[in-house]
Amino acid sequence: MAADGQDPHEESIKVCCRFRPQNQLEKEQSGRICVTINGDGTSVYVPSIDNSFVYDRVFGVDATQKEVYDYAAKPIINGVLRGFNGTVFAYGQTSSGKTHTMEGPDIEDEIQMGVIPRMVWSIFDGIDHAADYIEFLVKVSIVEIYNERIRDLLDPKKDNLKIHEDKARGVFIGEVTETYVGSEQEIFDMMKAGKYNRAVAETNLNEHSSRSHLIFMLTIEQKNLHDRSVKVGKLHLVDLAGSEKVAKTGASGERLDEAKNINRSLSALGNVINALTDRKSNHVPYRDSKLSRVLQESLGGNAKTSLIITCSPSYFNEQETVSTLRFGQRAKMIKNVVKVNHERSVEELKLLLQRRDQAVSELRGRVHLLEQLLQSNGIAVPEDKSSAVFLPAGAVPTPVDEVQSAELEEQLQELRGKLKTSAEQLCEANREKEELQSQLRVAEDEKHRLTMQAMDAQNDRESIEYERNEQVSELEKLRNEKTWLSQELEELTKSHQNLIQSTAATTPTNKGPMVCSRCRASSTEDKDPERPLKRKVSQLDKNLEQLTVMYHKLVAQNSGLKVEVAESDKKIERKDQRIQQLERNLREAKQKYEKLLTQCANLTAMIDVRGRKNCTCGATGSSSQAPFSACTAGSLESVRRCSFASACVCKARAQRWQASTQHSELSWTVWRGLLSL
Ligand SMILES: Nc1ncnc2c1ncn2[C@@H]1O[C@H](COP(=O)(O)OP(=O)(O)OP(=O)(O)O)[C@@H](O)[C@H]1O
Repeated sequence: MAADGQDPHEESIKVCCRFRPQNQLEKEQSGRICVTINGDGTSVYVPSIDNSFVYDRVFGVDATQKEVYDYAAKPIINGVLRGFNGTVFAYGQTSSGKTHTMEGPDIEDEIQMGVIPRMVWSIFDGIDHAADYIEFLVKVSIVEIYNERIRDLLDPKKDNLKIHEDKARGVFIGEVTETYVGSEQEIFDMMKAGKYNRAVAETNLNEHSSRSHLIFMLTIEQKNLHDRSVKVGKLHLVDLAGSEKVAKTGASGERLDEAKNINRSLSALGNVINALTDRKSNHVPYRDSKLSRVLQESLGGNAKTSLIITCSPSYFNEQETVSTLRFGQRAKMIKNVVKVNHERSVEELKLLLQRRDQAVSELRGRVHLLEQLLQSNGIAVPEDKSSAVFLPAGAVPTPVDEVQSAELEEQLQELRGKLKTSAEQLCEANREKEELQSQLRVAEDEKHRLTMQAMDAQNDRESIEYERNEQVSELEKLRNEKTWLSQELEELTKSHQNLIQSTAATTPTNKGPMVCSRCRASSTEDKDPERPLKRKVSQLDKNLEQLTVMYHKLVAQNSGLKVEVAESDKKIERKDQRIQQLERNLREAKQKYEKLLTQCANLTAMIDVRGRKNCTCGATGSSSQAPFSACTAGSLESVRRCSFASACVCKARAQRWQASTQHSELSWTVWRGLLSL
């Protein structure tokens, strides 16, 4: 390791936990506290589950913004200024204090500013104090991930940016706006512009709650003007969307979709953390969401990472707090491998070359001196050292007569022929192996596609179920209304009959059977003395008719809803069938994979048998043994005699052995992935 710790080395993620003071709602809900912070400030005890969670540091409700920054984020910025990548991200339920911690209530208030503005100040402070021969370039990008789309907050027209990966840059967001900045104020202005463009929605828990993940990216490039070398440190500052349960937010429609996407990306992040901390897991599902992909380097990659989990101390939010504490505990087990992003410039390489040339000419001079010394002592100096045969110490070269030489030449020709055939066979075997590997890759892609389809189907199913529940509750409401209207109708009918009876009783001329009020109204319209009463009756009749029509409409609506519910049930049934179909496909893919594995094993065995046949050094050993150990177990002398040909065969065996080992490792990786499904 280099003296300044710049060589690649392992570092655990630093995890800090911060509790905010109780808010008004929590105080009204009893104001009870569900956690206790232990005296040393590194663990939290939750009495209801009798469990303690240990972190690098736990901040209580009175912790200041500066305390949190100094412990959780300052060491990261120091690393970035030395050319390391760095990440600080906040995770927690909605309204738990993520934005308060990352940005602060006022980014320009010295006391209240959060991690991001403090980092910006530290960067420019570091630049001001750096040596004169270091030149700095600072670039800023701000994006949000909203509903699985990456939006450029410095250019909102770019609303679906793609993620790319290459060897030089690692994982990066293509075509994102990168603006060069020269002062803190320029960055603060950009933050304000970015915030303005950020998607904001309202939920019951926090009316200004942000429903997207915010990622603030800073790239600091430093050029050493002496040796022209370049170091690039990338800083990711992430304010995640809230992690609360969908049901508790009371979200519906578009808000429900947002909440589902947030939960999906956060659970994908959780899956990445689980895979990184699970020794049995060989596959880390970074590609399952945009968020986990963007944070790939920060989790298990090349970055110094600090996670701040933010929690409510209130009993009202106990469940969410426990789930956040668990997330943090798991993340604490992740280990990243960090190294300085150092690029050698042409000038630096030239300088190195010059030094190397100087060392070579010094050595040449020394050799020349030694040769002169040998000659002066009467010892012959070999003329062409490159043609000298390598022999073990003390061995004397034996003269070879012409017949032997011809025989050897013949054997050599024969061996060369064999070697050529073996090389061709090896090529063919390699080609087959590559074909099998590409089939394996196809099977893997298919598996990934099926998994995604299954996840989508599951999501659809959830949303259909949600709609169905909504319809059922609507139906219930209509039923209640219907009962209420029926009662009203009954009462009206009764009062109508009472009125008719009382009319009949008070009209002495009306001796005939009771007839419909409307008929009577029309026949005695002009001279009836009880006209107002009749008018009232006819009015009641009209009301009754309207109510009857309304009643029928409600009955029709009710049956329409029943049909919709039945259709929803059918949809769910179809989705279930689709899921079963997908599971069957997956099983078939597994069987195919098993077959491929058997073919691979046969192929590897075949290659090994061929290799053993062709080896002339008399080496033995099974395919599971390293070829070199087989050679040394045989006669070392015979290996030497094999000369060029046998050495090549042994080398070829070594390569085949290595390839087959790698291949079985790859096979096991895929096989475990399939089993984990
Ligand atoms: N440590 C703290 N001290 C004082 N007030 C705090 C603290 N943390 C959070 N708050 C207050 O709690 C409220 C919610 O905080 P904040 O907006 O930061 O939550 P959030 O987790 O970012 O929510 P969202 O997920 O919606 O973005 C704010 O009014 C904030 O000022």
